[in-house]
Amino acid sequence: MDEDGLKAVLREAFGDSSDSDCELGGSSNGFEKSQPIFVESYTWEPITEISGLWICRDFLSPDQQSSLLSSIEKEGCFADASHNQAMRFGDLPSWAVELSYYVRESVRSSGYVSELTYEEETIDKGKEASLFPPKLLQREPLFNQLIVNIYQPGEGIGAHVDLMRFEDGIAVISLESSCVMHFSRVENEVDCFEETGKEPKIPVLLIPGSLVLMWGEARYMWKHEINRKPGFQNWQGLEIDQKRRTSVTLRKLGQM
Ligand SMILES: O=C(O)CCC(=O)C(=O)O
Ligand SMILES: [Fe+2]
Repeated sequence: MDEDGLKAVLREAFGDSSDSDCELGGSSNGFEKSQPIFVESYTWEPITEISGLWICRDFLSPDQQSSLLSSIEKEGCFADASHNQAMRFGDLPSWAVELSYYVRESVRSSGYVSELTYEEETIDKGKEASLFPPKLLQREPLFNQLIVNIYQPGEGIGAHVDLMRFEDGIAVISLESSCVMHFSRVENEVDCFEETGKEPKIPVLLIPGSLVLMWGEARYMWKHEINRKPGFQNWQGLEIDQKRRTSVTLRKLGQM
């Protein structure tokens, strides 16, 4: 499938928010960081109900978030307020290459990478313990597909599993506004429904600057969604004050 074909598939999967697609990476501006390259000690947290789902809430400092946003802005894709999605396949713009580097280093330095093979991990042992299996962490490039989404208050994304065309191992960086992403098991809609009843969705709070990693079960067996309609964005009993939210999703295309 060529890029246009792939974009059409993406559009179908993710709805019409991509009406106004724009190709990122026209300019070669870097991620203008005002922080030294890699100094942080990151705090990683597993979402214990879902194997393969991890969050790092201090992934980007406020300065780094602003720099990333201005790098995205400089791409010029969102100058027109009706544009809300931009994507890039193949060689990523330099700021996204840099972001991928941070992702890899934040995982490497976490101490949560096991020695098990990907196959061993996905079958059973130790799967909760590993933030990202070495096989995924070591691949080159780590990511070669990028989507930037801009959501106005009230806008979100429907429940979905990311397309199988993408390999395992997906990263989502949140900017500007906090939101709750809900996860629900894929089987909910199929045969288990009658036996188990509808399981509650698992809410995960994504604050600006956070990084979510999904692999294995979290990527294939769970759907994720962000419902920003009034009444759905509650965290610990309080409704989140919604602002514009920007997200950066990094994935690797599978072999075609
Ligand atoms: O915007 C987000 O945080 C998630 C986006 C997403 O799930 C996707 O593009 O597949
Ligand atoms: Fe997704």
